[in-house]
Order: sequence, then C-alpha cells, then structure tokens
Amino acid sequence: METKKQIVLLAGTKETRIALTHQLQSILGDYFQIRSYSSEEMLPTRLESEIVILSSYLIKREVAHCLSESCRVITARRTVNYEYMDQLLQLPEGTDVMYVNDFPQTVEQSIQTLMHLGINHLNYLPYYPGIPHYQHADIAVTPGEMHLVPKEVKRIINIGVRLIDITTITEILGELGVLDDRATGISERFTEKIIQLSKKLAHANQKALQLNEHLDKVLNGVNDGILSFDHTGKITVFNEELKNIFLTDSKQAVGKHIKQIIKDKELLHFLTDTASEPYDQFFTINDINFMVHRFSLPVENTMIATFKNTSTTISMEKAARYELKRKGYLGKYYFSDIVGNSEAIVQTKNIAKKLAVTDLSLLLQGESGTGKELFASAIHNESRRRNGPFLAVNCSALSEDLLESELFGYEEGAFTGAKKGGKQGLFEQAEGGTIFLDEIGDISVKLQTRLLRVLQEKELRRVGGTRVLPIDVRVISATNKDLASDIKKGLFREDLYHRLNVLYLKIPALRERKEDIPLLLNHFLAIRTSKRMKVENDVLGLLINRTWTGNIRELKNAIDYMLAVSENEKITVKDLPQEAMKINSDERVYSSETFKEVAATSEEIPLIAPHEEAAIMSCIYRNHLSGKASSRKSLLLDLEAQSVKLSEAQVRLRLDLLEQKGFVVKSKGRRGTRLTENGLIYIKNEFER
Ligand SMILES: Nc1ncnc2c1ncn2[C@@H]1O[C@H](COP(=O)(O)OP(=O)(O)OP(=O)(O)O)[C@@H](O)[C@H]1O
Repeated sequence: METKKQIVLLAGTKETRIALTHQLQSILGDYFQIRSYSSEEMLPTRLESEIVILSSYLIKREVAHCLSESCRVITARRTVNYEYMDQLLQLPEGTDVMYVNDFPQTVEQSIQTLMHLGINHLNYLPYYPGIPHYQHADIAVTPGEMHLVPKEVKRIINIGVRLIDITTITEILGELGVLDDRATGISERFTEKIIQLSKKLAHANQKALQLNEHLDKVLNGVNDGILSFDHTGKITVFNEELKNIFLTDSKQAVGKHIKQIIKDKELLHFLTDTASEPYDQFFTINDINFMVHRFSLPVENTMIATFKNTSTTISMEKAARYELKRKGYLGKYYFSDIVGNSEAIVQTKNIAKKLAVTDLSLLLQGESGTGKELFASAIHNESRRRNGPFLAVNCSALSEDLLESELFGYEEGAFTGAKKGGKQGLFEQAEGGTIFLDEIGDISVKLQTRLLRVLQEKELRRVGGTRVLPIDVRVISATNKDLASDIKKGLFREDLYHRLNVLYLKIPALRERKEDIPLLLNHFLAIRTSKRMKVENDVLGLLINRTWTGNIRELKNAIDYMLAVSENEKITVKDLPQEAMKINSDERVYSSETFKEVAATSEEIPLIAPHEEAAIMSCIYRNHLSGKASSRKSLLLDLEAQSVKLSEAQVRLRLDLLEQKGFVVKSKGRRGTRLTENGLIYIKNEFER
C-alpha cells in the first residue's frame, strides 16, 4: 500500500490548531497525512524536509527554531468561516458590532475580509486587547476569542476560528505536485462549506416565509381590523377585516400611502397625529361603528391601529355577562324591579340612581327586609361596573374564620383543610365589579381591621399568604343597626365606618310607605301564582294597617301563606296568617279613599286566563319533550288546533307573563321559548294530578 505524503501544520494556539487540522483533514485527508503542533502546547524539536504550513505569519518567529532549511514552508492566508456567516447576515442593516480578535492586524484583516465578502451591512468597530480607544457596542463578533470580549457586551457572536483560504490550499497542492484531477475533488470539498451556508440561508429564508404566512393567517383570523404604516405613511400591514371597512383588499393596500386608502380626514388626522391624546376614538366608517385604538413602535418607527367593531364588542359583553350569570355572580335586580309609587320609595330610587354612577363606597341603612340587597344590585347594574360581577355576602351568617377566608381567600397550606392551590376570596372574584357586604355591623373587630386595610390600600393579602394582590372592587355595605352607637360602645371602628359610609342611603321601612302595599301585593301575586286571584277588600285593609316589622320580606311571606291556604282562587280574611295580623293600636287606619284605590288595583292584576295558560304551557311542554324550543308561530298553530284563539301579539304578551312567573325563558332571535325548572314543576302539578 502506498504510504500517504505528510503535511505538518504549525499553529499559535491549540484552538486554531484543532480547527485548521480539522479543515485540512476534511479537504486533503484522503491523500495526505496531517500532523499538527501549536506553540501554546508543544512544538516539535526539528522538522526536516517536510511541507510545513504556518497558521499565520505572526507565528513565524516563535516556530523558526524548529524549521530546517530543507523544509518547504507555506504561510496560510486565512478567511472567515462561512459556516457561521448566517448569524451576521441576520443582523439588521447598520447595526454596530465590535469585532474582537487578539491583534490589531488580525482585526483589520478580518474586517477587510468580511467587507470584501459582501457582509458589509454592519458597522464594524475594531477591538483588541490594549487598544487605546474604542467604541462600545452591545454586540461583539469574534473568531473564537470569546475571552477577549469586554464584559459590558450583551451578545457575543462567535464566527469560529478563521479558516485557510482556497489560494493557500491551491499552493499546498502545487507544492505537493497534485494539481491534477484530484484537485477538482479537493476544491469541491472546499466550496461545500459555501453551499452549506447557502442552504442554511435558503432554509432560514423559507422559515421566514412560512412565519410570514402564518402571521398573515393570524392577522386575518382576528375579528378586529389591524393596520400598520411606517414613518413615511407607507402601509405595511392591512388585514382582511379592514377590507370590510375600507372596501380595499390587503394586496392593493400594502405598499400604498395611507392617504390613498383612507379618505376620512378626521380618521387620517387621528392616525397620523401621533403626539396628541386620546389614543382611542370612535368613528363611523361606511355605516359601521368602530372604536379605533392607536399606538406606535418607536424603534421600528411604525404606527399601529386596531379597529374594533362596536356591535361585536357589545355581543362579547353579553357573552361575558352570560358567564357571570351562569356563575350566579350577576346583579339580578334593576331599579325597574323595585316596586313602589310612594314618595318615599320614588325619592330613594332617584337618589340611589345618582349615587350609582359615582363609584364611591356606599352604606345602605334600613330595617330587615326593606330591600337593601335589591337596591345594592340595582345600583351595581346602573354603575359603570354593570358588566362586572356582583357578589353578595351576608356577614352575620358565617363564623369569623370562615368569613375571613371567604372574603380574602387563602393560600395553600394556610390552615388544616385548606384546599390545594389555595382559594380565591370573594374580593378577588368581584374584581372589576361590586361586593355587597350585608349585615356589616356584625363583623368582628379583627375583620374590621383587615377590611379597613383592604379599603385603604386597594390591595389584599390572602390568609396565610405573602403576595399582595391589587383589587378594583366597589364596596356597598348594609346594616340595620345603629352603627354610630356601636362606635361609641367600641364595637365598630370609626375609621372603617367613614370608609364604608362615603355615601349613605336610607331605605324606608314599609310602614313609611304603606300606599305601596297594594302594588306589592299585585306584584307578588303575579310572580307567585298563575291563577287569577281575587282579594277581599277587608284583607287589603288589614294588610295596609299592619306594622310590618319584617317589612317586604314579611309581606311576601304572608302572601305566600295566604296563597297556600286560600280556596276557590279567592283570598279572604280567614286566610290571613293569624300571628302576623295582630294590629297595634297606634297604627294608622287608612281612609275609605285608599280602600277604593286598593280595590281597583287588585282587580287589575294582568293574569292569563287559566285555560290559555294551560294550553300554552302544554304546547311548550310537547316541544320540550321532543327537545325543541317553541317559536311564537308554531305556538299559534298548536293553539289553534286546540281551539284557543289568540293573536300573535296576545301570545307574545302571555309568554311575557309566563316568563315573569318564572315558568319559561324567552331567547332572542329564532331560538324560541323554553321551559324552566319551575315550568316543569307547574306541568307536573297541572297535568299529572
Ligand atoms: N321594592 C320592592 N319591590 C319588590 N320586591 C321587593 C322590594 N323590596 C324588597 N323586595 C323583596 O323583598 C325581599 C327582601 O329584600 P332584600 O333581601 O333586598 O332585603 P334586605 O333589606 O337586604 O333584607 P335583610 O337586611 O334582612 O337581608 C326580597 O325577596 C326582595 O326581592
């Protein structure tokens, strides 16, 4: 077997030796044997009649002693390692980079090489140890000399040890006398690296294209319009949604000046006048209402605007409300649910509406059962927090510890039995909404202190926790106690009282507005029964003359009792709850005028004829059994088949009444009417008797 010819490589450092040996091995290894040494490690004692390659002319002196006259010495010319050039090509045009190497000459040479190779989009700042002055940059580029990079540099790009260039390789081949057909294969191996780099760049390019396509899909999938343009006004992004607004598609718009696409002067001004506030403005474009939000990316010198269709936003809000409703966190009552025409209640409602919009803490005072929770819910629903949650807590119903963890939540392991992962408190769950603290006068002094801190600092710490959570919750509290006297007795903190009582509203007792009793009676009869009840005038007289210490709740209970014991759809004096109807001698007796009024109202209760109700409910039930909701049209046909003659408007009215009674729910649009749990109970009672 023919022995391979030898080449000796002499390098300055170990790192260079390894890199260049690897290079020579991969190009010439098939034909020649390569031995290598570095002055950093150990040099050979003496080389005789060998082909020696020096890694650089800078090491000539330090290796001279091991070279004899008979050696043929080639000093390598070096070039950058193409393999790593993609990292430089990815940097944006004009980026400052420090070029770091060991000597001024190598720095100078490498920068020259990079420039000649066309990697000239960067601003190279030379650096080597001992340089008298230099300019700093966040990025440093170095051929493997990482340890020389100044500490302040944030990112280092290692482009690897510089490799031997092709002219040196040709010189070696000439020296070895092998510039024959083997040379072609060898030079091909050399250029392989460049091909690899091109492949890498092509791959990166393809990836960038794919990413662009992906981003396009994302931008076009968004429900909002997205527009961006650069400092010259040239449009860079124009997503599909904008096509519906400006009637121009993305292909036509991108690259054009913004003025060519947007004709509305006010909108143009809003988009281009970047200095002024506000950043959100409402516009109507081609009959569509939009909220436009604008922001800029200063580094990219780009302006971005999003266009939100307000009708879509409204339906999203509705969906959010539905979710809260599902969780039971919605204020159920509105001002329209507060029944009463008396001056006392009308005035209280008027004041409450004004207080609702202020977002300040509010203390409701009133006897038990006067409707404090009803007011709290109505106030929430009239406030700017109406789309947020409404949570009601009865502070007297829970023990101190339980109330504390319910209100403020706890962290995992806060106490034995604490849930894994901890638990959100009601304050956290009420974020963005209102919390109603009923019977606030009953909370312990310890909890008063904690609550005070939460109100003062607008942040809370869960039980057993250290994290501080910011909260944005309006507090409405209620009491039937005289808190001022509790403060004097030291039972209630005065500072907390003032925090809760920024606004104050007194809810009148029922005895102060007896004229509302007939209305309330009608209201409760209508929601509690489907029957057309008659109420004796004497009953009304007695109800009006009673002192309702339990207020409306007590009246409501009395009506429930009477409905249960009454016969023949008529409420008479004998149906009155005995205990409840004891009348105090000092109670005012109403005049005969009021009686007339009461009698008139009681006859006017808008109830459905029982046979109509039964027919409608049975039609809805039949649809329910086959899994369907009932449309008004289908009900009309079904009713006609049962010889119940009603117009569409009459059916609609009756469905409204059935909904008020809680038997059905009507959905908007084509989804029709469905039975509720109560409706099914009604069916069971009516038809399965
Ligand atoms: N003006 C009103 N119109 C209709 N219903 C009312 C009215 N006021 C109160 N109610 C009803 O009376 C009942 C008691 O009301 P609510 O629970 O709001 O009273 P409260 O003052 O918060 O009672 P408590 O202090 O005992 O908790 C509820 O069923 C409520 O729907």
